Amino acid sequence: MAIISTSLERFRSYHLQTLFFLFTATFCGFFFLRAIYRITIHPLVKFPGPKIRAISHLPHAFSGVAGRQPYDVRELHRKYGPVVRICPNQLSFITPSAWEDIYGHAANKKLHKYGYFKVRPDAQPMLTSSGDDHTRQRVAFAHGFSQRAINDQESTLTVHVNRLVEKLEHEARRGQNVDISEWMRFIAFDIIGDFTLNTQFECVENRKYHPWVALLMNWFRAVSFVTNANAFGQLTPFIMLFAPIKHLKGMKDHLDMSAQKVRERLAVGEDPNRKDLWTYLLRNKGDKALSLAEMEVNAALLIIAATSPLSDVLCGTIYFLAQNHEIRAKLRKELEELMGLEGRLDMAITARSPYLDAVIKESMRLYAPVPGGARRKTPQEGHNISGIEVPPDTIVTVYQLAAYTLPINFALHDRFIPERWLPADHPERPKETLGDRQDVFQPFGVGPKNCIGKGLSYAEIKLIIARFLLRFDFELVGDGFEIDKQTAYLFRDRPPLNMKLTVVKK
Ligand code: HEM
Repeated sequence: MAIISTSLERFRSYHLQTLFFLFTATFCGFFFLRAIYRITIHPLVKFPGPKIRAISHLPHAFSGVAGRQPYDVRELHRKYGPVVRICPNQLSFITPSAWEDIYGHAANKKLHKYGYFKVRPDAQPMLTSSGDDHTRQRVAFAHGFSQRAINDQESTLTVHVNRLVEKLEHEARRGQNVDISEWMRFIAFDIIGDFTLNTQFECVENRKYHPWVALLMNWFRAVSFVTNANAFGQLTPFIMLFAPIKHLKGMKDHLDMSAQKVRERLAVGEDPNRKDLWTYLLRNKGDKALSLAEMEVNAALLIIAATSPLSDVLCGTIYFLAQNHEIRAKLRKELEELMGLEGRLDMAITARSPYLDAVIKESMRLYAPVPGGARRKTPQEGHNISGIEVPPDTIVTVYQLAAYTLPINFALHDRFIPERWLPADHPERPKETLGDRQDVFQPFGVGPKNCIGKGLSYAEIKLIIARFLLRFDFELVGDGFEIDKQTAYLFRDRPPLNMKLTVVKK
């Protein structure tokens, strides 16, 4: 009996070993053959890039988790040129024409957004919707972002900017160092909270994040984790075990609180005292109107889409101005001259300053607020991008950080030279920069799904920077803000930007 049982045991263990061996061999064989396929006959073999990236998604995914993706993609472009295979099925382009070919009006009918996830089961916001739904929402919101609507916002914006200047004056007089990174986040949330949700976060007033804002900032980080986890393919479920679930759940709270605020705003109807985003949105009737769920989800998503890039540009611009005293003096002079004529500093004045425009563009070039790229997927018939036939089902992207900071597109690429944005015949335009490929610079995207907040952003950034510059002298304290060492996930993860402020005598 004992002999039979031992033989059975041996047989079972032998069988298990064989099964294990077969399983491992099949598994390894599959990956081996797939790797061979991906570097020999895969439709993307003709595109340059490292073999390891053609074989596996892992290098790109790890780079994403480490917050280094845009920088790593830049190094790939530096080595392999303007088109690189960065993943087995993904290409990155940094050619000017790629913008129109991937995101432009004609391309929009064929290439679909890739990698966005559904925020709410019953309604999608503009940012993640496509087709007719996207067009209807975009049209409905268009008036709320028009120049007229931006002008209507000026008095509200001025109240926020006045408060910022007043609070910073107070900090300056106390002789304390100021973390500009934090203050620019405060003002961005205050302004956008007021604009999209009629809510006073009062971060500037209270010199700290409103709990709602703190929740959102944790969510930004959590959602970057999910985006990167998705890139691990079959390993995604395992990676998701480490997801910061608590912070991901914050989205539900954000959606609920935003929905509540929208309902409160809608109950007021057309506010006779103030024209805001909702004043315009509510004028859409019948087929053109948005459902309640769409309004709620858009309000929630607008805050997310707007605050981070806005505060990055403010922060980046102040950082470069702090490093470049001559440029700062020149900009101040131009603003004072414009102000002198009118005796005031408002959005109309700041819109007329070419040098302010140039300084902000150059800051966005070197410190791109959206350092990665929006992904699109090519259609079944394939698609021509920058004169190259790209096969079907390929993920294509323009990585902004790479496109703006390599010599292939910009001369003296790592230097802060606002004059490169002045007209070609301007006497101060450096001649080395005449060959710059300026049309690759599209921080707000291109085509029917570009940033609806572009005009509003420029107006706000210009006013805030001009007011800050005319009121303060500022010096960097320490070198903790080194741009290339910063991590970048969905948006940038900025460290503190400590400065010493001095109030300029009026
Ligand atoms: C410097 C500030 C900003 C930058 C650099 C920026 C950048 C961008 C980019 C690149 C896109 C395109 C994304 C894609 O193609 O998938 C986008 C879309 C969008 N942005 Fe902005 N953005 C900024 C500020 C704002 C502001 C202030 C708002 C609103 C208050 C806003 C609202 C939106 C919305 C709603 C979309 C989606 C548009 C659509 O799908 O039709 N953004 N933004």
